[in-house]
Amino acid sequence: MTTDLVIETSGLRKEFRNRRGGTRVAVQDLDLAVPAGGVHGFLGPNGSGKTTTIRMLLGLARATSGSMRLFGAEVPRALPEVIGRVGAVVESPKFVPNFSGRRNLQLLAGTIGVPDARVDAVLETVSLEGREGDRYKGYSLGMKQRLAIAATLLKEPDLLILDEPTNGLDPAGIREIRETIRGLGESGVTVLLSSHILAEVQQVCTSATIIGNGRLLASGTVDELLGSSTTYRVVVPDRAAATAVLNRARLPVQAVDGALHVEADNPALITSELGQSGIWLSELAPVRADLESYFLELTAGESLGAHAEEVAS
Ligand SMILES: Nc1ncnc2c1ncn2[C@@H]1O[C@H](COP(=O)(O)OP(=O)(O)OP(=O)(O)O)[C@@H](O)[C@H]1O
Repeated sequence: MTTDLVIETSGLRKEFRNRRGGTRVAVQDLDLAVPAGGVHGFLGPNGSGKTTTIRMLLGLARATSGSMRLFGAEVPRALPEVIGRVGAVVESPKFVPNFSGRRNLQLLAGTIGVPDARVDAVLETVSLEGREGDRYKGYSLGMKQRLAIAATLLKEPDLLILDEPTNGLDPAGIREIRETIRGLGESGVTVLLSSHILAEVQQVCTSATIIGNGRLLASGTVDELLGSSTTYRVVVPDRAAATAVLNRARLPVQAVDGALHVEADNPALITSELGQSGIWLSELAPVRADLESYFLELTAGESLGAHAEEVAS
């Protein structure tokens, strides 16, 4: 195991006992590798084991087997050495409803020995300035979520773990949280963002791990996961002539349903190659360029959102 990874798990497994005396495997043989810096997506359908994994990393649940490291330190054994560098929003934190957002943060800052000036800085980071004096109980869900993130930022963590932070928010709240998370990633904090929303990971994350039924399905940069080239559906009057031109330009071509599927890094390559040969396109559209299709391909055969495998003991 190397230490330039912020989070690393190897062969991680978690079994839960059920009432019938059987065992439910929530996480199995999971190797996670989260590099330093940027926003790393932890993507999987509901019930795929994301929360369980996060709880194990934070020492809130015990792993059945396997090993885990945070900043190179083995956890849970060495968790006290590194927990000061980790901020996490896993469950809704307890704030005093009748106190303002700022007062709540000031109380917290006092408890953990952080100077008051830090409170204004984190309120600004999560864009709550202007509303910091309002009572917590009057905050929208999105504002509450941003205050929770602000609270974890007080101690200037190097790693921020956010478990489905946009759950239950309206579109405006979702947009604000995503902007906050993106900003944090750009500021040098490593963020682990768990989500079952593919578009969210695609929009916010630089790298991602995809899990299904507690198992790793794929991991890499979002570009790697999507592939650097995209397939375009191209409609031309003469498919044979166009195929010959595209072959000469070394662009992979396939005939599909009366059109051509052409792989290219940039659609301009297709239009210019064909145009220079006097072949004019009547249609050009990307076929698959999103994580959603990729995810559906990966999880084909797994039932999305299904319960983890049951093993009778
Ligand atoms: N305390 C528990 N006891 C028994 N089973 C549990 C417990 N916690 C989680 N599970 C089971 O483990 C599996 C993984 O759940 P987990 O909450 O980790 O998934 P998730 O990916 O975080 O899903 P969601 O997006 O719904 O939060 C599920 O089948 C769940 O029912």
